[in-house]
Amino acid sequence: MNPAIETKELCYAYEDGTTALDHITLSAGRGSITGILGANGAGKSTLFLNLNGVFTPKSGQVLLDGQPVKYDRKGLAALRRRVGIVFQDPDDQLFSADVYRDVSFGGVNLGLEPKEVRRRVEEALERTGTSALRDRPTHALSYGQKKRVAIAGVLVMEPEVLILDEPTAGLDPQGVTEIMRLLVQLRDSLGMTILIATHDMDIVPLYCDYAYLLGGGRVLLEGTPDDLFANPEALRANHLRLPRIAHLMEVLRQADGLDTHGAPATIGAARREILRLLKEEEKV
Ligand SMILES: Nc1ncnc2c1ncn2[C@@H]1O[C@H](COP(=O)(O)OP(=O)(O)OP(=O)(O)O)[C@@H](O)[C@H]1O
Repeated sequence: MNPAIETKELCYAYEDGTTALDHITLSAGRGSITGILGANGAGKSTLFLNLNGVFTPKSGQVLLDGQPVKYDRKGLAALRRRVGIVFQDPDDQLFSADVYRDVSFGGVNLGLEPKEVRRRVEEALERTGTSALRDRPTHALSYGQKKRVAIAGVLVMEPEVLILDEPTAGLDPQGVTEIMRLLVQLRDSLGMTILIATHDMDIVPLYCDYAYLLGGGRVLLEGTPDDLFANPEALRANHLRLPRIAHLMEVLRQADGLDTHGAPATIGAARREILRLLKEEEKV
C-alpha cells in the first residue's frame, strides 16, 4: 500500500531539552486506519503535531505522498490543508458561538467561495450526524456531540490525511461505535488516510489496519493488530493491556500450539469466526 504520510528518522525535542521523538520511522498507507499506541508520555501527541507542521522536526523528515515537507510558509500551509488534526479535547478546537459557524470556520479560512463553504459544511454535518445541531451553541453540546462537531470542522477542509488524538476517550460505548464507524466510512467512501492515537485497546483489532507501539519516543513494535497482540508482554510493559478479543485470541492461540489431533484447525477457524462476529456486531 502506498504511504500517504510517513516519517523518516524523525526526532523532536522540547525547549527544556526533553527528547520526545527519537528516530521515528513509520508510514500510514493511503486509505487505511493506522493506530498509534503507547503509554502516557510515549510521544503520540508530539508525533501528531510534527505530522501537521505545528512542530518542526529537530532532524529527520515528514513526507507526504513521498515528498518531504517544506517548512516555508507555502509548504506549511499546504501541509496543514492536507493533514487535518482533531485534538483530544474538543474544547481546544471549538470556539465559535454556534455549530454552523464553527464547522464553516476552516472553509472560510481557506478563502473558499461562500457557496463552496456551504456545500462542504452541509456534507461534513451530514457525515458526522450533526446536521440537527447546526444552530446550537457549541458550549451547550454534550461531550460526544462536541467530538463529532470538531471532526466536522476538520472535514470541511477536505484533508487527505486525518489524525485524531484519542478519538474515543470519554465517550460511552455507543459514542465509541459511532465515532469509529464514521472513521471507517471516511476511509471506505473517501479513501481517507486516518491515524488515531489511542489507549483504547478494544478498538484496535476491530478498526485498525496497522498499528505502531511507541515507547520513550521510539517505535517499539509495528504490524497488523494480530501481529502486535501476539506480543502481549510488550504491551503490558508499556502500560497497555490486551484487548478483550485479543486476550481470548491469545488463549486460543496457545491452544493452537497444543498437540490436540486436528483441533488446531478448528481453533484457528474459531478465532477467525469470533473476529468476524465481532466485526459484524460492530458493522465494520
Ligand atoms: N511542552 C512540553 N515541554 C517539555 N516536555 C514535553 C512537553 N509536552 C510533552 N513533553 C514531554 O514529551 C514526551 C512525549 O509527550 P507526549 O505528550 O507527546 O506523549 P503522549 O504519548 O501523547 O502522552 P499522553 O498519552 O499522555 O497524551 C513526554 O516525556 C512529555 O513529558
